[in-house]
Amino acid sequence: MKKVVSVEGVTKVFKGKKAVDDVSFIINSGESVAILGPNGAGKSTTILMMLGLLQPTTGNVQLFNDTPSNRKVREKIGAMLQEVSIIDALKVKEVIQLFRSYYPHPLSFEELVSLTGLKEGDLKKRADKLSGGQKRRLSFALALAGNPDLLFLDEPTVGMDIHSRSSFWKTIQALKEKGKTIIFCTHYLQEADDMADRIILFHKGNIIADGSTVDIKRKVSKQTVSFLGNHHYVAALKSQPFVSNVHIQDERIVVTTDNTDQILSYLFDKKLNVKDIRVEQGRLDDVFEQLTLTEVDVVETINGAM
Ligand SMILES: Nc1ncnc2c1ncn2[C@@H]1O[C@H](COP(=O)(O)OP(=O)(O)OP(=O)(O)O)[C@@H](O)[C@H]1O
Repeated sequence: MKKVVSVEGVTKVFKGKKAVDDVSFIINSGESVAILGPNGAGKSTTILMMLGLLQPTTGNVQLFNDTPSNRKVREKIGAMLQEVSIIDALKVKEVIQLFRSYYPHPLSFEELVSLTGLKEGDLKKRADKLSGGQKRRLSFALALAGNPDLLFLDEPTVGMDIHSRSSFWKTIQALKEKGKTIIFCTHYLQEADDMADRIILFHKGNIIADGSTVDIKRKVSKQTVSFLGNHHYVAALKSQPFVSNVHIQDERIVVTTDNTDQILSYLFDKKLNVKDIRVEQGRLDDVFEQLTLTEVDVVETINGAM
């Protein structure tokens, strides 16, 4: 695996306060990584440092084994950031052509338009006259202009309608299949669940979890098997060593476990008369909630609920 991003012991201090506190990680070629965390966790600051747009207070960032500001490195990366600052006086078509001219091997104009779903009418508009959603498309086109190997997306789908969001992720999926490395931040956990092979979870400037999406969900969240059946089965199920809890919800028997396969074997071996079996492997929302809720937050939540 080729190392594409290396973040080593990076800290960023703003006005005496640590926004990012001694974080380290490596991202390899072809990975698709979601950087998640609550507001103010340090995600955007980390992305800006990876891009070389912010300098770390201490620590070191390398892209393709070089400094992010190196021209050869910049030619291989594309970024779609939260702030869309586009050269307003130019028409959309002109901005795209200008950006293409910065790169040695740009994507064709037609390909960029088709990948990002910009319409003929949008191309003739001045960039500052675009709607929020159209601006995101243009920003996406500019990120892809140089046919990058490494793509940074900071909350890319904010302001997009459902249709645009789904076609945006289809394009990203296609880029991923071509072997591109994708790093993105999102507050839509479903997007991370659908698109990321790996999750890096930030909280208060620190990384509190880093692993494959599947592992993170498996480790932290509850897995259940639920089914319709005689409620007398509950007692026997509770006594099994691989069962951590059993309860009844909406007439269904819900078994919480570390190993859903064992529950299924048990049901079939014992030939229990059950129907409509559903297996839930845990949701990223639960993981996020469990990992990012600190003691202080818990107190606030309890107080807020009273
Ligand atoms: N330029 C800056 N000057 C001062 N403080 C900053 C600056 N940029 C970020 N911060 C602070 O650093 C912390 C981390 O901010 P950052 O934008 O990286 O968080 P985030 O995880 O991206 O949050 P969000 O999900 O809200 O975008 C916050 O406390 C923020 O107020």
